[in-house]
Parts: sequence; C-alpha cells; structure tokens
Amino acid sequence: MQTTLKTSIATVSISGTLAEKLEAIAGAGFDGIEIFEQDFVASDLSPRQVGAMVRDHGLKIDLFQPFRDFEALPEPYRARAFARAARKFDLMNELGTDLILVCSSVHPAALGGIDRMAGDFAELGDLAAAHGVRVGFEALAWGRYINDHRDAWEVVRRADHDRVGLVLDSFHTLGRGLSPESIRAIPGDRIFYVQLADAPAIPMDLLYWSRHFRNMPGEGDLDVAGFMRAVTATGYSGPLSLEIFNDQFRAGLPRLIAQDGYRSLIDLMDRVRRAEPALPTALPAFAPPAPVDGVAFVEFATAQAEAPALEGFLRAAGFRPTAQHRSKSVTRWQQGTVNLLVNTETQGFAQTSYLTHGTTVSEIALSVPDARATQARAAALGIPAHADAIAAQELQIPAIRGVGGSVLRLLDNSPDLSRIWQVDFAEALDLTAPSDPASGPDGAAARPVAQTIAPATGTVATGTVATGTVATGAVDPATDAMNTPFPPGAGLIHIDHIAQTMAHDEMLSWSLFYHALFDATRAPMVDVADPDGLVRSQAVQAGALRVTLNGAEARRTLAGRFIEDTFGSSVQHIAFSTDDIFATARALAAGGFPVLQIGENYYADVEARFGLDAELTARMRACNVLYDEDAGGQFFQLYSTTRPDGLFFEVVQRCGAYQGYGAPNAPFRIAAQKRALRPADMPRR
Ligand SMILES: O=C(O)c1ccc(O)c(O)c1
Ligand SMILES: [Mg+2]
Repeated sequence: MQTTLKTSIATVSISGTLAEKLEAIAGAGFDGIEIFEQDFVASDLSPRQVGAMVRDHGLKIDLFQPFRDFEALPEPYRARAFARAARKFDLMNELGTDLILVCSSVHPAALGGIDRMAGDFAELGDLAAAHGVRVGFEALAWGRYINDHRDAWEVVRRADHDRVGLVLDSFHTLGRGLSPESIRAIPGDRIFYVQLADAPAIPMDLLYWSRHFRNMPGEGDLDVAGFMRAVTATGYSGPLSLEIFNDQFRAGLPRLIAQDGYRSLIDLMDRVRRAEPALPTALPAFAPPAPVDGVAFVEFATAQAEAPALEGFLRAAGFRPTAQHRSKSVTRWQQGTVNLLVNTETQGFAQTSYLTHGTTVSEIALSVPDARATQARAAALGIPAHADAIAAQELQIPAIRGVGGSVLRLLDNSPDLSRIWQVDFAEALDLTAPSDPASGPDGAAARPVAQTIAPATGTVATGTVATGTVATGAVDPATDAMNTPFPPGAGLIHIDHIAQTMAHDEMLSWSLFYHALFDATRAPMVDVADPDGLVRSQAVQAGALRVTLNGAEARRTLAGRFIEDTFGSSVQHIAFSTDDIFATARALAAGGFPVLQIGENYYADVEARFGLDAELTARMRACNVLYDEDAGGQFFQLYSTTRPDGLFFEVVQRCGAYQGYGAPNAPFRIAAQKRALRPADMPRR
C-alpha cells in the first residue's frame, strides 16, 4: 500500500530548456521526472551534471525514455539493438536512474512472434541486471505487433525476468478504445511505471493524436480515472507520471503547465478515491468537489469618475442601489436574486484590478455548501488563496485566485458567512427585495434608498449620465425631491451564466480549474465565427454556476480585442435570466437600456430555419431578440451594445429544458456588436 503519492512528469510535457523545465516541475510540487532522451541530447551538460541538476531541484529521475525498436528483430539489427541498449544502460547509471522505457517496435524488419519477443526481453533483462538497471515494456497504440497492453503484459510475463516489467500508458490503452479493466488482473509489482495522459475526443490518426493533442487528465475526454482505478486495484505503488505531448504546452509557460499537471494528478486520484473508497490512494484528506448553489454577487472595480456611467448602465438594466459597504466605497445593486457590487476603492485589490484592466469584474462570489472546505480543496489543488485587508468587525470571506487574476469568493450558509449583507453592508432600510416593494416593512422600500444614494438623473441612451455619486452623508431634501424615481426592475431574476474570455491556450487550464474544484460538467467545445477570426467556446456547469470559457485565437476578434484592450480581463459579459423576454425587453427600452440592434436578414433566416410563426418573428424583430432551440426547448436572448470598457450584458429566457447558450446566434451577435462599435460616419466596407 502506498504511503504517499509519488508524482512525476516527463520533461517533454513542458517548454523551455532543461533547467527551466526542472525549475517549473520542482516548483509545482512534483517528486520526480521522466527524462526524455531528446531533452538530454539537446542539453550540453554531461549526464552526471544533468543528474546533479535534477537532484539539486529536489527531484528524482524516475525513468529514462524512450528506447525504440528493440524486440523481435532479425540479425544484424538485433545485435545492434543490444549494443545500443548497453550504451543507454551506462548512460542511465551516469544520470542516476535505474528504469528505462522500451516502447513496442515499429521497425519494418521486426519479425513478431510472442516467444521471440519474450526471449529478447529475458536476454535484455540479464544485460540490465549486469548494469544494475530495470526495463519496462510499453505497448504503443500504433506498435507493429504489440499495440495492446494485454499483449505487452504477455511478453513481460513470458520473459519472466525480475528486471523486466510492464509500463502502462493511459493514452495507448484508452486512445485505442481498450477497456482498462484487464489491468486489474496484472500483479502490481510487475508494473514498473504508469504514464498518464488524457486527450480530446477528435477522430484522427492515433500517432498524430498522441504526439500533438494529449492533455492533462481531466482536460480531455478519456476515462483516465477509470484507468487509474484499475491500476490502483493492482497494488501498484510506483510513480504516477504525466507524459503529455501537446503543441500548446510545448509553447506554454513552464510554470503554469507544471501547476496544471500537478493539479490534474491530485484531482485524478481524488476521483479514484471517491469512486472506489476501498482503494488505497495515498492522498491527504480534503473535501470533495462542491456543487455551486448560486452566484452570490459579481463585483465591478471602477473609478469614481467612471462609476456614474456604470451605474447608469445598471440602472437602465433595472438594477437599483440598496446598500453601502460599511468601510469601503462599495455599493450593492440588486434585482431579482442578483447582487452586483460597484467598488470605487482607491486602494487594495479592486483598485489594482481597475488600474490594470480599466472598469472590470474583479470578483465573483459563489455560494457553496461549505466555503472553507472548498477553499481547503483549492489549496490541495495548488490554487492560491487570496487574502485582503478587512476592517476589524468585517467578515473574513474565503477567496481564491480565479481566471485572469480575478478573485473567486466563497460564501455559504454558516452563521457568519450567511450574514455578509448585514455585517459588511449598512442596510438601515429594508430593501432586500427591491423588485417587490410590498415586502418592505412599511412600504418605504423605494424612497429611502435615495437618502443614501443619489440616483442618476439621465439615462444611458441619451448619454446624459448622472452627476450624482454615492452620497456619504446627509442628503439635501431639495435635491432628493428632484431625483428621478428608480425605474422598476426589468424582470431579471438570476445570473444565467458568466462569459469569461481568455487566450485560446489558457482554455484547458481554466476548464481544469473549474472541473477540479467544483462538481462540474463540460459541454463540447464549439467554434464561434467572429468576422475577424475564430473563437472557441466551452460551457462549464457546476450546479447553479454556468460559465462559458471563450478562447480567442485571433487578435481582431471581439474576444481578442477585449483581452488586448483590457490587458487580460476575464469577464466579458454577464447573462441574466428572465421569465418573459418580451416584457423585459419593453422594460429595458423604457429604462433607456442600450439594446443591440439585430439585422433584418437574421429574422428572415431564423424564421425559415425553425419554421417560426411570423407573429413570433415580428415580436422578436421588434425587440431585437435572438432565437434558438434544442431537443429540450426554446431559447430567447438579447444583448446590450458593448460598453467602452468592453463589457456587455445579455438577457436570456430558457423555455423547457434548453441546455445551450445560443451558440448558433453568436456570429450574428458579434457582427452586430462590431457594427455598433464602428463610428457612424465610417464607410462600411
Ligand atoms: O510517441 C511516441 O513515440 C512515444 C514514445 C514514448 C512513449 O512513452 C509514448 O507513450 C509515446
Ligand atoms: Mg508513454
């Protein structure tokens, strides 16, 4: 039984020089490495120097690989292969590692014959013994005769040599569609090494898929956890090693790739443990992935000068200010169950976020069953905590670092955290249900807000934005009387989803983040055609949290520009749900909300495509509402135009069990947004 998890990673999985790779690997918490022969040959350090450098990083060389085209060769190839092996065994001694991986032959001259292969390995075992090393045999999925772990095991079994064992690689088993269950019949001590990799389910040539598209366990579509359950059942107690050939990772930041790798291994073994509690997984205890109960709030960081414009936008969307933070310049805005915070602090994290990105979503707060347990899980996964300065009487709310350096805050129903609004916010007046004034204790719901917050006097549509800012003291009754009453809510009920934009090569990383931390499912990746390039989009859902991850490959896409213009902001838009999109559309229009105008061609097409009633199409056209449907139901959506800070809002109505996000509409929406951004006097080309 394992006492501690031994983690390892192949040097080929990470970019950089050997020294850079080691630094990143050690920093992420790994115990060992597999030295890929190319990485060693490319280095100008001697084998002994490389070995010393690895050990100086606190790492061990668990494996040297690969040794190709060994078994079942006729002479003279056979003698050459043994001579080559002897040279590599010497090299291993200098490097300071005792295990070499022999991958199954693709040599055109190889003869086959399982006993011939077993005989070759028995002889290689003797040679290995003479050099004090061991040999592990791996079935490559495209091996000439051996391409199934069951056959590789039969060769090892027949070789019957204590220096010869089996190497299992999840890709070669799962990538060929083989069941890992047969692994349970293999003695654990005959398995010398285990390599792990996932991959996206894209049908293509096995070798090409393996060499370019492998990814970290949990980032792809293979059942790596099922594979590891079978391996764990054998009693195998050696290292778990990531062997990831991936074009993106080869170009990625070594530190981030190594961190993701480590996170993926911890999450993988946690999955094994939860699926089969009887198996020994050698993991410290930490909480299971949490279902998310809801989005508690979304916080915008902005500056005093920009706050009125943002607040005008919120007001036009039917939100109203209801409370003020006790010690910080933060206002709470509410509608339905949605809480939006506007933070204009001139110090601390919000200020830093604003200075870096401009007006931006700096925090997302999630309600989970146990906030501190989720934070502890994050720590076990290597996700850093975020700590900020708070006043003495305020709550210390658990927080971690999320996408784009933003903060993910965690709330729950515990006696302290459930009182965030009462403890941290001055809510002298009961305005917790602003969309329902009747719920106020004395019908005073709408008016008294104006005593703390002076609302905007203009609307967004006309561009005359409020001069009123958050009042810090008493309000002049005369000014108060002149204030426009708050527009009624627009019927927005909760946050349907949050769209986060990132560079395309960060998508796997954030998908893994949500997948490892929360009890999440992922929809297949979809391609969204922006007029200026492709954006890839993947929806992640964890209970009540729906996030869309949008990866920009081209810089001129709306998403690409957003990343560039905001210096890497993450949240590009927030989608709110309504029960009645047409009533909401009317309320938004009345409040001066800047609705994105959709072109005529769209409505002709959507009507034809879905066979819609002309009457419904006419209503949608009048309100700039987009339509989609799936087997579960119908979907309606409308958008705001894009704000100067790049943010925009979406409103959706899901009917029945519609599961999507209106992806087929995205190209038309993006084209309309780009049209709206273009100055009117610019010729259309
Ligand atoms: O792609 C290859 O050739 C290759 C080499 C060594 C391995 O362990 C492997 O899984 C693949
Ligand atoms: Mg392998």
